[in-house]
Amino acid sequence: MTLEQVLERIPPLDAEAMAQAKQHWDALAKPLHGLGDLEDILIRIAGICRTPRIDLRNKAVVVMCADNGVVAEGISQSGQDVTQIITENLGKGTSTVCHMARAAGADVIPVDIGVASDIHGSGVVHRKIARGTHNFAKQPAMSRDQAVQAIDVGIETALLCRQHGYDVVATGEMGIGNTTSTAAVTAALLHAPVELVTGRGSGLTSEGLVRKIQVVTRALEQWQPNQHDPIDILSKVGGYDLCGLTGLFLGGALCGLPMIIDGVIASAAALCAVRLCPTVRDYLIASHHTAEPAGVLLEQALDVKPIIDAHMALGEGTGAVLLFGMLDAAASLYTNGNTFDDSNIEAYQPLS
Ligand SMILES: Cc1cc2ncn([C@H]3O[C@H](COP(=O)(O)O)[C@@H](O)[C@H]3O)c2cc1C
Ligand SMILES: O=C(O)c1cccnc1
Repeated sequence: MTLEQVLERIPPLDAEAMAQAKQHWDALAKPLHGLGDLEDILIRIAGICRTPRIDLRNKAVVVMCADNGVVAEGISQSGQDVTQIITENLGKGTSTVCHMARAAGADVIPVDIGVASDIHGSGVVHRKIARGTHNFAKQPAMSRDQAVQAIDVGIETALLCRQHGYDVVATGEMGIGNTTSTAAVTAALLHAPVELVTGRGSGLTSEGLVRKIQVVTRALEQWQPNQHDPIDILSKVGGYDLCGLTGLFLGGALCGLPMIIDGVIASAAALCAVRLCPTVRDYLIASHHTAEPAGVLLEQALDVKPIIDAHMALGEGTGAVLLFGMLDAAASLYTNGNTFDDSNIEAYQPLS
């Protein structure tokens, strides 16, 4: 299936399944809408999965791993070797998100979609498009064709997750320098001032932050990405991880697999997906507020409401994995809770 065909085939949410889920929440013996946003998320999951029977037992976090040539400009505290190490640790089950995923009962699926070096060991899915992006301070990050290939990898990964029986997927990434590509993509998509959307990433000095803002500003001036063409933006100043995540959101919507947005990088990718196909907006489930400054603008543009506010700025899908625990608790009540009828309590009457 071509990308155009995917975009055409993404259906609206199933309104009937959502109405039934809402009716079921309201029949449970608890205050109406007592679980607030969690009730709404489960209603949307019913709409995405096209059934009011909600099952979230099989969970995964897909981590798109890729390098960013722009690291040569000194925009991160770390070097590209860290991308390789953490990607291999994701495969071994020892990186940060692996511990959190284990606690949440979720599998970790790292995908090498563009790490600069060879990835050794087992446990990593090999879908490398290139050995990192070009340094977009000197030339566009990748070709348009490569951007589309990387989006396709994301779409295929979502479909494979569905085939393997996963019920819900968290979207993670790993790639030193990717908060710089994310700042550039966000500034281009939203036509926002670069200073407003550029942060310290994984811990940049004040001097480094000034450099990061300059690098992004100059790249946008030089390559003039088309604000209305997310693929043009991704290919000029994006990264393979951002493209892969964009594809994950599209693929999840296509096959009815709920995708949880993690932090700032996944949020920028989610906005690329929505710009490619506005229907995807209704499929998005946000997890947490990121401490990166672009997060607030992206939340507004996506019109999503992250429910965890813990000043996190980690990546790897950690915030999205945290939401799994909350969803499990809500789904347990939804599936097993007593109704007003079971409890012999008179149900609330709608207020007139
Ligand atoms: C050891 C380490 C583990 C990480 N795990 C996720 N990130 C996070 O930080 C990186 C982005 O930050 P920047 O743009 O400043 O390089 C990404 O890899 C992101 O996933 C990490 C960063 C480091 C250093
Ligand atoms: O918000 C994020 O996703 C984030 C922030 C800093 C570093 N890595 C990821």
